[in-house]
Amino acid sequence: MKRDITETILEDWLENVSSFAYDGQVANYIPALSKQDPENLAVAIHYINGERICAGRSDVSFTLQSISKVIALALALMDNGEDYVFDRVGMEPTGDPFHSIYRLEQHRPFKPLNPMINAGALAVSHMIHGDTPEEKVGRLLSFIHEMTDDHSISYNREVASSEFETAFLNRSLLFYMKQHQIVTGSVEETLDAYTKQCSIELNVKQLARIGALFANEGRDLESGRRIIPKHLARICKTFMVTCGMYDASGSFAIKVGIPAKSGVSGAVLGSLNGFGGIAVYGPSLDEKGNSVVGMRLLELLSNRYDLSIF
Ligand SMILES: NC(=O)CC[C@H](N)C(=O)O
Repeated sequence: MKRDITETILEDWLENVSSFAYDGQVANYIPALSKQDPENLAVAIHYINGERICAGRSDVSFTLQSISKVIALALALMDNGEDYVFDRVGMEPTGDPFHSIYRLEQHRPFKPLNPMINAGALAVSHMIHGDTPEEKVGRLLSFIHEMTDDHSISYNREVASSEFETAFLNRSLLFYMKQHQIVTGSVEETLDAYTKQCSIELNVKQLARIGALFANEGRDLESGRRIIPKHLARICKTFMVTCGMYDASGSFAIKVGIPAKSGVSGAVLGSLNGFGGIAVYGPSLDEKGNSVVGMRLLELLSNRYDLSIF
């Protein structure tokens, strides 16, 4: 039974996979991320009935990085509607690394292939309503405050400016998309909003609650109040399955089968309908940019407790 996962089991299993803490490498292309401690391992499960269990360093905060792409997508869809968003960003997985520029040239009519690769996520970030980067990020933070019922969540300024100063590839993607009118206005401002969005900081407990809200079809866990329309929550979870783990999404679907999104900070967010949210953190990444410990732990949990949706 899925609910048989206890805190003691989580602790044991995290301990088991902790030997992989130094397999892989902590991201360093964003200089501030290289300061993360590979031994900061944590996991939390938030069930849709509101119960929560966690293990490891569950109070340690990390930045969302690419996990923010799912949350930003939900907000952009709520702001603009499906037609507007999907006229500008596609729905197909690429099989390429998340920062690849390669497919942008190939796809006709011109648009980034999906909202989980950087090109698509930059376009989505641009679509969030707000006249300034501060306003867009402020609205995204308010949305996260609503989802987590925690108003203390903010973004990490050091990580945001570290990425902003070094994001030459993301700037290139934006200029390319500006040429094709997918984005308009100031590239620097869109990048500013995007890097702040990626630097939103939380811990596994807060993140697991977001997963549980998606699993609860977009309704608040306690009050039942709708925060994300059901069909939009479903779209987000579908993208998690098809594109959430970058170009490892296919093997992850086969081995784990949990709709999930990872970020280069080493965090992974999972969301299972009728079950809840799972968040894992372990900064060492494999060659595709997914948390080594996170992948192992999710695979173990999924196989042992039959969590795959397939
Ligand atoms: N895969 C990721 O987590 C990438 C996010 C990161 N902020 C970037 O744009 O490069």
